[in-house]
Amino acid sequence: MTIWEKVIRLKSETTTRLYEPAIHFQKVSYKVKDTEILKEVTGSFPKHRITTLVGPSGAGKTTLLKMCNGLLSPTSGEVYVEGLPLQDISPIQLRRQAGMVLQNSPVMDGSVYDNLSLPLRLQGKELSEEKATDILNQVGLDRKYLRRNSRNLSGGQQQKVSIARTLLNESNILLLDEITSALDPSSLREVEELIRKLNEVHQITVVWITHNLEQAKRMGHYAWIMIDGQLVQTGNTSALQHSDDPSVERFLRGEFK
Ligand SMILES: Nc1ncnc2c1ncn2[C@@H]1O[C@H](COP(=O)(O)OP(=O)(O)OP(=O)(O)O)[C@@H](O)[C@H]1O
Repeated sequence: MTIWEKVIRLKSETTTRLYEPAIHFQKVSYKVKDTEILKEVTGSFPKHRITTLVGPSGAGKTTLLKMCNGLLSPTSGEVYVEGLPLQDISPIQLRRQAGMVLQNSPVMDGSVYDNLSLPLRLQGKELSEEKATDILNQVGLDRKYLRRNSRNLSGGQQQKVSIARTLLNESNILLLDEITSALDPSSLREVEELIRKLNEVHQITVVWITHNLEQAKRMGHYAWIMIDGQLVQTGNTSALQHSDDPSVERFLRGEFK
C-alpha cells in the first residue's frame, strides 16, 4: 500500500470516518547542529478538514508548519503533499498550493489593492479590480477597502487581507500560525468564522497552530498535540479533552505552556 493510499481512521462517537491525507509526514526529523527539533514525526493532516496543532512553546509546531510549504526541509524522513514527495513539487507550485498566514503577516504601506496585487505583479501579471473585489468579498470586506491604506486597517482586517492574498493564489491548503492571538475578541470571532467558511464552502484544508485550547476545540475537526519535537497525541477533537499520557494531560490541564 502506498502512502497515498493510506487513510486516517478517525473514531468519532458514533462512526468511523476515513480521511484522505492532504499532508503526510513519514518519520520526519529536523536537526540544527546537535539539537533535534523534530523527532521522527509520523502523521497526517486530513484533506478538506481543519486540523489544530497545539503544544507547549518550543514543541516544534512552527518548524513542522514550515515544512508543509517547503520553507524548511526535513533532515531525515519524508513529507508528502497531496501524495507527492515534497522534493518532486516545484517551490513556486508549493507556495501557491499551501498559503501561509502568520500572527503578524506583513502588510506593506500602500492600498489594499497594492497588497493584493503584489504577488501577481512579481510574476509580471495584473490583478483586475473585479477579481480583487471578488476576493475581498470572500473574506468579508467590501469594495471600499480596495483603496484604503492597509496600515490603517484593524488587526482583524489586516489578517483578512493576508488571507485574501493567499486565496488569490488559489491555495487549497491554508497554514495558519497563531493568526488570532493579537486580535480583540470580536475580530477573533470574525476571523474564525471566515476560516470556517473557507473550509466549508471552498473545501480548503486548514492546519492551524494555536495556543488557545478552547479555540482548538471550537475550530478543529482533528487535532495534533506536539511536545518536545514529538507528535504525542492525535485524533478528533476529543484528543484535546483527556490523555492517558501524564505529560499530555498536564499540558491539557494548562499546567505547562
Ligand atoms: N534555526 C534554528 N536554530 C536553532 N534552534 C531552532 C531553530 N529553529 C527553531 N529552533 C528551536 O526549536 C524549537 C522549536 O521551535 P518552534 O518555533 O518550531 O516551536 P513552536 O512549537 O512553534 O513554539 P512557539 O509555540 O513558542 O511558537 C525551539 O526550542 C526553537 O528555539
